[in-house]
Amino acid sequence: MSDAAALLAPEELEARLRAIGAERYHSLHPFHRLLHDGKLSRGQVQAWALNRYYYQARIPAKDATLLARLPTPALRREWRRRLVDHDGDGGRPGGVERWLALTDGLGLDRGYVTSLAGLLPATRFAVDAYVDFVRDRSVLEAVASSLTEMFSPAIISERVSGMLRGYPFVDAATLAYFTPRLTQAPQDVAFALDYVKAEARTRAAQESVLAALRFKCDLLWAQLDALHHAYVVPGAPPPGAFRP
Ligand SMILES: O=C(O)c1cc(C(=O)O)c2c(n1)C(=O)C(=O)c1cc(C(=O)O)[nH]c1-2
Repeated sequence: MSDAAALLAPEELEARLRAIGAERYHSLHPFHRLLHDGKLSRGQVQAWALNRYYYQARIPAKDATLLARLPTPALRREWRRRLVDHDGDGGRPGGVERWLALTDGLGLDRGYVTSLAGLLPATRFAVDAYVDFVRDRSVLEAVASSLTEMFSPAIISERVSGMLRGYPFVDAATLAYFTPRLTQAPQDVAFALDYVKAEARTRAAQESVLAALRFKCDLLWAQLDALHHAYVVPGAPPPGAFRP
């Protein structure tokens, strides 16, 4: 096991991060397959949008938590941009507001969505675990946990085209949330990926980065498990989980 202790070259670390996405990103989840292939009812799509609202709503709290822990003005400036992306600047709407345009477009009542009254318990636990993770783990792990965004442009493109094709009740305006994400996510990733490649200076630190990305994939997966179990059918073990 002497290999296990050797420092990985930065490109090898990146390759291992990408391999985690290829194996475990939520694009592979059966609920997303149904969503993107136009196989869900309007009510099931509403359930997805309503639960996902909580993720969007807590992302700024996650980023503010991490921002407060960053040690330099340059790092804080970089991370502050994410808060503006999600909360808006008072003029242009941010991601949280744009997500509510999506739930409006699906015919959900805003007050009901933002009250969180209809949220699945597992959605709340999974999303809250993300905020707790960036509060409690190293800054390196916290930054690494955002790296699922490496994989989001591909799933977003697939989702938008699949939903426009598959659902008469969805139009381009309803899905407008996703358009800015196609440029924001790569910008976020460029910084976060360079950061973890430069700052993970021991093999143990590199392993913590890989584990943080696995953790994040798991919490995205768990949100879809909850939806699938509640609104479709039970019985879809995640990658790597016990299969009888
Ligand atoms: O549509 C998606 O599948 C998807 C995935 C992810 C992700 O991989 O975490 C994010 C988003 N969207 C997204 O819209 C978003 O604002 C976002 C922020 C973050 C993060 O970890 O800081 N992930 C994601």
